Amino acid sequence: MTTPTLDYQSGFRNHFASEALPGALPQGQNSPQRCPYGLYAEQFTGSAFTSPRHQNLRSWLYRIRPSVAQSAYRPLDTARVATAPLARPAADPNQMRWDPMPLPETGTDFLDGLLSVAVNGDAGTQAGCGVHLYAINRDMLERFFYNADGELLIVPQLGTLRLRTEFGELEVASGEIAAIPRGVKFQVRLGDGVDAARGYVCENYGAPFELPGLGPIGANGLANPRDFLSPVAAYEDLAGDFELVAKFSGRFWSARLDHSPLDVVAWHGNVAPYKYDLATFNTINTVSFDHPDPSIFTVLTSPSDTPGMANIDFVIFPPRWMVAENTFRPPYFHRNLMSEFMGLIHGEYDAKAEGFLPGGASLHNCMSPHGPDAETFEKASECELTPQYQGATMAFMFESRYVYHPTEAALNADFRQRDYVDVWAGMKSHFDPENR
Ligand SMILES: O=C(O)Cc1cc(O)ccc1O
Ligand SMILES: [Fe+2]
Repeated sequence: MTTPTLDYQSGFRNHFASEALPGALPQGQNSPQRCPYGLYAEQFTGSAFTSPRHQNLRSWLYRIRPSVAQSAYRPLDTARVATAPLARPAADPNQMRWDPMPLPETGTDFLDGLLSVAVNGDAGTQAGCGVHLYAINRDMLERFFYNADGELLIVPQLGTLRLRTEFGELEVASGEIAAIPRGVKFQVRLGDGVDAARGYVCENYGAPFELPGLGPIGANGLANPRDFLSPVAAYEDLAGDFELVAKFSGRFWSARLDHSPLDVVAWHGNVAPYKYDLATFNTINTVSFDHPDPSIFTVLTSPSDTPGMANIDFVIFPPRWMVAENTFRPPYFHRNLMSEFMGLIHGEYDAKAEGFLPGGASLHNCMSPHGPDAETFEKASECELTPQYQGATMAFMFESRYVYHPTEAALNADFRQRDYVDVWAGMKSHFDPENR
């Protein structure tokens, strides 16, 4: 059976309103004495009540049962998923790279298939993030999940996901991203005809992602607000034995429910899951010379308390024309105050001739030198500078002011490339004081 195409509401953080039954949303107020259809009203906040208006996030959910209708929470095993700060912090200045995480051979759903690669900051003080990989081949069926430690930015690399959330459903293909606000209950299923899926998750402990300011770019460009899509209300009135897994303060917890938690018949407000197709990014780059800093490709930013120093920037390296004259066109050699975790969704990345694969990852921590590999440097220093279309590519970066601590699982993974630094082993001296 194929599932019907989904409807969405467009706009970044709009004040949306959606009802799956006509008249289910109370008019003119949030909390009437009795809600239409005998629903319960429940407020869901994405910010403090007193956050400034432009950062204030809240939605009202009208549901069959309030969320308190569940059992007590019991702790669950959390072996594969880590939270900052780690018990034995292991920040490491070595440049690191990983091959794609292998797909599972036994039945593995989204929660079982998560593996933490690196974490930074401190979830308890709402700073930093956890970076996880997932590789899955099974739907979540009788279980649901929410994350009290952070917002989840999901970056599928392989296989479409169907995210069934309290706010409605989203279908997210490779090349798209989805954000699930902190605390939203959801379930991950594989898209129609998909046997296995793989991707990346940024668990953002800090301020929710927002669109970056555009400054002199003007009123349009980069990720345009109308390309962000939120679901329409959709509910199920299902009795049964269900599990709700919560990630709270670095641990997983489990509660039981006798009904599906996806029982929201109507909702309105400005905090909701959304998805975004990276192909709609309006890419801006140089048309004269030199290689602009990658901040020009920022899709979303989670600000920290220091202006300009992001908790996390989500940056992409999308298909684009390369036209810079008299310029070394690939990413330059650099040492960055910010720490860089990168992944590749498809194609090739222009700083690396080989070895950085779709589904793979790299980590270049604060001030650790990196840049093009030796082969890329040699080629890009010699090639003819005609306009070139860099078509087949989509890399991304979670760039953070906080140093990433790789997890033991990531350090010891079979799929870690232990010889990564050798990509720079062949850097020759071209220095010749006699020849300018
Ligand atoms: O290191 C990287 O590959 C990411 C990156 C890309 C770029 O074009 C400039 C700076 C930078 O950190
Ligand atoms: Fe970099």
